[in-house]
Amino acid sequence: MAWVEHRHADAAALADALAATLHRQCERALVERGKALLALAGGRTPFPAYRALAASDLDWSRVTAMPTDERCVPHDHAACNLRGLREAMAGARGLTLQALTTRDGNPDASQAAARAMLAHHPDAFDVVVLGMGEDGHTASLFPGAPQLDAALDPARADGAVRVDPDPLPPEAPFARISLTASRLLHARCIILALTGHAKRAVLEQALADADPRRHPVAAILHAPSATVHVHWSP
Ligand SMILES: O=C1O[C@H](COP(=O)(O)O)[C@@H](O)[C@H](O)[C@H]1O
Repeated sequence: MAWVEHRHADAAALADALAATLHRQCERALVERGKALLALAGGRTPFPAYRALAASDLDWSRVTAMPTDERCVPHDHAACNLRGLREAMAGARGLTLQALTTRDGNPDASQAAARAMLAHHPDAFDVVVLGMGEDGHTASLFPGAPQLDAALDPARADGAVRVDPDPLPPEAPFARISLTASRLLHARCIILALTGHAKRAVLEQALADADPRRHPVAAILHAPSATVHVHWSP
């Protein structure tokens, strides 16, 4: 397990630091490989950073981004992570945003569509930005979901699974499509962004207990191959 802590005074400072890191990693990818591939958490925490990043100067036509996970809702639904990314990244002219779901959000069709899309993007992500819920979920790897073991299986090559959180989280009570743990870990830079003392306590538990069935984020934090940059603010 390797992780590096970045503590910030408040959520605004965290957003500034996250945007600067994303910008630096994209620039390096463009110089070294001529393109950049990003997986970006949904929810709420990282969106100020995405808005700041989108206002920065990059050759966005060579950047592709996708959500780390998606709620199985139509693309115009308020809970759709892709919709949030589209709005936050509107200033990034030329950016390609890939969906993990079909337009109508049908879960099984979306799983097939996500796998087909990922087959066209076999390269390592240049950056993965992850969030975490107070139940220890990251992306949409939820504790107790019937598909969790499959999503954590390091041997899986399909990259994405349908996940049915059980119980459904009240703030977004939908089936999900999540990148698998192995696809998330196929990355040059992994960032976990979280705010607040309640999530800090969950992070400490996941650092102390490597069982990802209790805290799925542990699958990332304890992955032998990964260095995880944890950005936290009160
Ligand atoms: O449902 C989700 O929640 C997590 C955490 O979101 P946050 O707003 O508490 O930061 C997010 O990382 C994930 O992408 C999203 O689908």
